[in-house]
Amino acid sequence: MSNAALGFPKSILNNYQEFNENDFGRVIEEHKERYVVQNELGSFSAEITGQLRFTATDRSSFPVVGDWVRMQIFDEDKALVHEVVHRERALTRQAVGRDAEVQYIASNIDTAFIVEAVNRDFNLNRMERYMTLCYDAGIHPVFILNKVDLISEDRLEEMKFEIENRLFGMDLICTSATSTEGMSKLKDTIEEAKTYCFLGSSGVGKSSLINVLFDDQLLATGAIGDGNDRGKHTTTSRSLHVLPSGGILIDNPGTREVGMVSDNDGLSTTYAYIEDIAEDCRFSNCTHVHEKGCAVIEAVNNEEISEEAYQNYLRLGREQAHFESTVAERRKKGKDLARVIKDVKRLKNR
Ligand SMILES: Nc1nc2c(ncn2[C@@H]2O[C@H](COP(=O)(O)OP(=O)(O)OP(=O)(O)O)[C@@H](O)[C@H]2O)c(=O)[nH]1
Ligand SMILES: [Zn+2]
Repeated sequence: MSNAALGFPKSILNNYQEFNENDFGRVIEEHKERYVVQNELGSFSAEITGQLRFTATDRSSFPVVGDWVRMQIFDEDKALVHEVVHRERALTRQAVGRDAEVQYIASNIDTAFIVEAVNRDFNLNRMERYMTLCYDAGIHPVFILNKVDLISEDRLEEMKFEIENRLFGMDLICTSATSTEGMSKLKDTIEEAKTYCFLGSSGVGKSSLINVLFDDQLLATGAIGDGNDRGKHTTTSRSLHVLPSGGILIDNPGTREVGMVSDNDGLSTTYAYIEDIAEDCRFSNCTHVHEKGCAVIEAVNNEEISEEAYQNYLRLGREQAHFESTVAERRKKGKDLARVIKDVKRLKNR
């Protein structure tokens, strides 16, 4: 598997002129304290160097699936990871129990397929949440409406209409992993050397769709590629595979945990049409909740903006604001703690 097929960004070499492509690899599996890293030369069971462990300022210094790392190969199939050299467009979540710490889940993702099933799962609020999360990260969202074999064509048309009305211009693919309807369209959107992942609630059919994309070869043959971990991937929670058609897929990015943690402008991309209207609000700091002369409220009353979209917009905005205030608080606590430590040191040195 060439580095190019694994999505190698050539720009890495600009910053590391004394190295060559083989000094870099992509993290394809993450285990406890161990990684599998792949490049042109093969795949390697890798650990991080002591140096990286000791200089790490927080958990974000450690590799995650999808990262490009600089490594040193030794023996035939082992490597030491020196540093993460390329991580953008990452999925993150808020760490459990540690307020506001952002944890990386997977990185260098070009497109996320956001899957909902037509039967019980269909929910446009959730869809907007996933979209926002993708826009925040710089990941292109594509909506997949799966299990279309379960409903009539008329009902499907209604749903498409509803989606188009609420999520203007969103890329939408209707599929059935069972009847394989729409699967060729899905396959056609997947490009070589680009990285994809599937997001969506449990049971919507993510694994089933992935199996069809792999022509049902994935589980039968073990991990794709010439890994020394063949067959072990079933025990891995998260892994990266190259599809038969050439795209790269990050499996199982743990979407149930994916939250809304970013302070980037995802919301204003998802709700660009609301923010356009908001330019006409009387007050520039309008919260669009109760103000007189609020153009957004007026548009909701005129049914130019759907009530549901408006409520969801406010809800997601509140969540984001809450997150930002916890981050600010944490930073302050961190500073306070640093001051205490300094004071203690000063006392000791007296
Ligand atoms: N009728 C129908 N059933 C489907 C389709 N796709 C998946 N299923 C079924 O839905 C169930 C859940 O599918 P999975 O592929 O395991 O769903 P998932 O999203 O991977 O679920 P998690 O692994 O829990 O996140 C299985 O029983 C599948 O056979 C479809 O297009 N049509
Ligand atoms: Zn307003």
